[in-house]
Amino acid sequence: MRKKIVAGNWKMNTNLSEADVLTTALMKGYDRKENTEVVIAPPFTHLYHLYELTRTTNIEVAAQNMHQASKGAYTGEISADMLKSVGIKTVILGHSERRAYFHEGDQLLAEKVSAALKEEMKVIFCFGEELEDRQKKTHFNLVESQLKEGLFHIAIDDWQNIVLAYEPVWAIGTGETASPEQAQEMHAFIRKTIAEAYDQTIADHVSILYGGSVKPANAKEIFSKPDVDGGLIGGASLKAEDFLAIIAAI
Ligand SMILES: O=C(CO)COP(=O)(O)O
Repeated sequence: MRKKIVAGNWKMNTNLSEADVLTTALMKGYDRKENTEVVIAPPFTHLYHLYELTRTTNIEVAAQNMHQASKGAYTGEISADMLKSVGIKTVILGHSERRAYFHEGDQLLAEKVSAALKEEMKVIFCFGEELEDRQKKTHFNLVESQLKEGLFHIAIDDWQNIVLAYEPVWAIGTGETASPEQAQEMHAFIRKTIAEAYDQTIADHVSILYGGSVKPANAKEIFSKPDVDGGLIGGASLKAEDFLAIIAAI
């Protein structure tokens, strides 16, 4: 049975005290659900504090990025080893904002994925097409290529540490969501692509999250689709009430 996951990507939002208040509210409101994982990904500066705060709960704290090298002269960067040293075992890689604003391409992401897996971290690997790709009807090709170039170098055993997040760029922060049917269609395609490159068992076991303007009002319908195993939530993860409502919808 695939794990259901609701993950909150806080992006560059919250100072430490706001992060503390938000996490405390989540801890109070979260009723543990069988086979469901809740993840929050705050900014780097809050990781250790929130890891300590949530230590005895079922809320997992993740990083939003990491560098591919283990250490060295890379001013401003953070390595997998550093994340692990403050209790962090999960990292988001390949987010469209990293791809667009920080020019992270498939090759670099492949290196980051390898570096994270080597340190036995879990990776939430993000990908998704731009509006233009969908209009040109090249969105399936694009997604296939993002998976092949950034992820399909990993070994079969590594898949147990991979969660996928399909995030169509045109739906991120825009209020526009992919319809549940569009999400299902792409998630089924992703599973088929994995089955062809690896095998059906791996495709059947990997959790695939949908991300892009998921809100309490639309979460249930999106999550009801058979190949959608949860969500990666941006804006709505910054309000405890909304995030809890989305978790309740899984
Ligand atoms: O980018 C996202 C999560 O990583 C989605 O953001 P929004 O939920 O704000 O559209």
